[in-house]
Amino acid sequence: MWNDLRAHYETVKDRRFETMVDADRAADFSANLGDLQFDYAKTNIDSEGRKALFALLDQAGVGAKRDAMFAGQKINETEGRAVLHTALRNLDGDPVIVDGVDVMPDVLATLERMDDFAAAVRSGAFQGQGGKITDVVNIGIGGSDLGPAMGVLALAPYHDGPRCHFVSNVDPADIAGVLRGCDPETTLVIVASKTFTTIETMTNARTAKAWMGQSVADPAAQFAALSTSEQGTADFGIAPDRVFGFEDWVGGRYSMWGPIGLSMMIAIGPDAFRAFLRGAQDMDRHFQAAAWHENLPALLALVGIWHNQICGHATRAVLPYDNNLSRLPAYLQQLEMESNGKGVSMDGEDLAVNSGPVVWGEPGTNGQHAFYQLIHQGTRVIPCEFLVAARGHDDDLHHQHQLLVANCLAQSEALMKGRDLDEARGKVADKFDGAELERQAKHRVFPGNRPSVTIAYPKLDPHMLGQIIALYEHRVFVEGVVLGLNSYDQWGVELGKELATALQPIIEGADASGKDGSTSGLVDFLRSHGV
Ligand SMILES: O=P(O)(O)OC[C@H]1O[C@](O)(CO)[C@@H](O)[C@@H]1O
Repeated sequence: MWNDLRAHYETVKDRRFETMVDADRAADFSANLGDLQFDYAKTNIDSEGRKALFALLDQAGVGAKRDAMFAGQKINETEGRAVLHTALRNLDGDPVIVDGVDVMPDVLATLERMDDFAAAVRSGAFQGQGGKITDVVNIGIGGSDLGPAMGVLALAPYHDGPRCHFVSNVDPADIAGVLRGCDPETTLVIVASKTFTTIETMTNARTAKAWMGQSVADPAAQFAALSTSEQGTADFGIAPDRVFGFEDWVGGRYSMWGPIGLSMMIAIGPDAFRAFLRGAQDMDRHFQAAAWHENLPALLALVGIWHNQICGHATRAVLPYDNNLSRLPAYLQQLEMESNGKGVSMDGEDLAVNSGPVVWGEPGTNGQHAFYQLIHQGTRVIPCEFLVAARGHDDDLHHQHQLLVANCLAQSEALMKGRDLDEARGKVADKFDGAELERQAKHRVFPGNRPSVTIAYPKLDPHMLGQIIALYEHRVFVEGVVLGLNSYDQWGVELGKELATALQPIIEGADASGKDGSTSGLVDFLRSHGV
């Protein structure tokens, strides 16, 4: 199957796909869920290639594995866990059974507790020791940070609760900078950690508690916790009524829909948060029911597989022409690279194909004035993923939004069409001639034939954000199943954690002689400068 696809790629790779992009192809190579539109016409995937890609889905058993995931089966085989972030947005409460027990009553009860607490913080019914909460500081890292941080920024136009800050890095500069701007008497600290053992988070949480303890009589009273660890949160001194628990079947990078989303709920309010969940639930249903040629997560995954595993393009740029999505690339880096950045199959064999791609990006139009040079004229092809809204949130500045949209569409057009040597000559023929004209023209050639996809929607509201994030989650699932790996463990983060623990005493002064020459040399250098 992979070989068939590679062979097919050889037959299409030099074809100028701009010649294929007529209205029929645009209609055929696009799909939608309501008013969320996905266009993949500007790629060199043709009908035959697409058919072969659909065959990959069937060969890998994506449909059956999808159903197993939604049904609560333990598809995270290396950790023996179900994968049920979808239960967190199953607002209608249809039963989801894990180990013979319906998890939905607990999920919905926790959501209601979150609603009540968020409403109390927003209204002032829950107070700090100096009065109404003005600032919320979420302390967490990875999935306990990136989701809510991305979401709060994405929904900034809907933010009508207290200010929200996110502290993740163990670098003291992070927490010191945030706490400097907060009043301990009116700040709520949320410690977000699935395990409640993550060293960065626990270190920052202790720092925050000490900071608060200098000003208020009962610092723990202004702390809440989001965790699977009842013991850990109790040991930290946080009262059970401010602990919001979840189960081990919620992966860290898939957790913003439940308690880990509390800061977001406090920012935008329970109703808007539920609209966000509803958007995700709509995407879940679409993913479960739509045929492959209409199924947005499947299509997005297959286009990615085509570009990475078949064409060999190792990275993908995510380019939101929506400034409020400026943390989306960072969020997707964890979602996609921690999920599908693996070299071993579910069965413990070496992976037969490349793992998932490097994901990176920045919002447009900023990126245009930074790295797009390489995207247009560099020697490597970088498939691009544009996101664009028809409307922004500032109607009086709509003409400015139109300029943003024009830039977005111009970029995908430029990547596809490029500019040949003749046209490039025409651009400078009035300034140069002879050999200099040839030289100057060559610099102005754009190879074109560079693929991109576009995700377009009316406006980035909570419901739409929910749809988009769930779309990306399911894309990861499909890609993981097709590649034959486990998207839901993350053993690759462990070694560095172990070595950091072992190095800490050395940094604090213990003997470094057992370390390799480079590491002990760096320890010596840093010691000589006061580490
Ligand atoms: O929520 P926790 O348990 O503090 O973990 C934080 C992050 O650390 C990781 O385990 C990786 O180090 C992520 O998967 C997770 O999102």
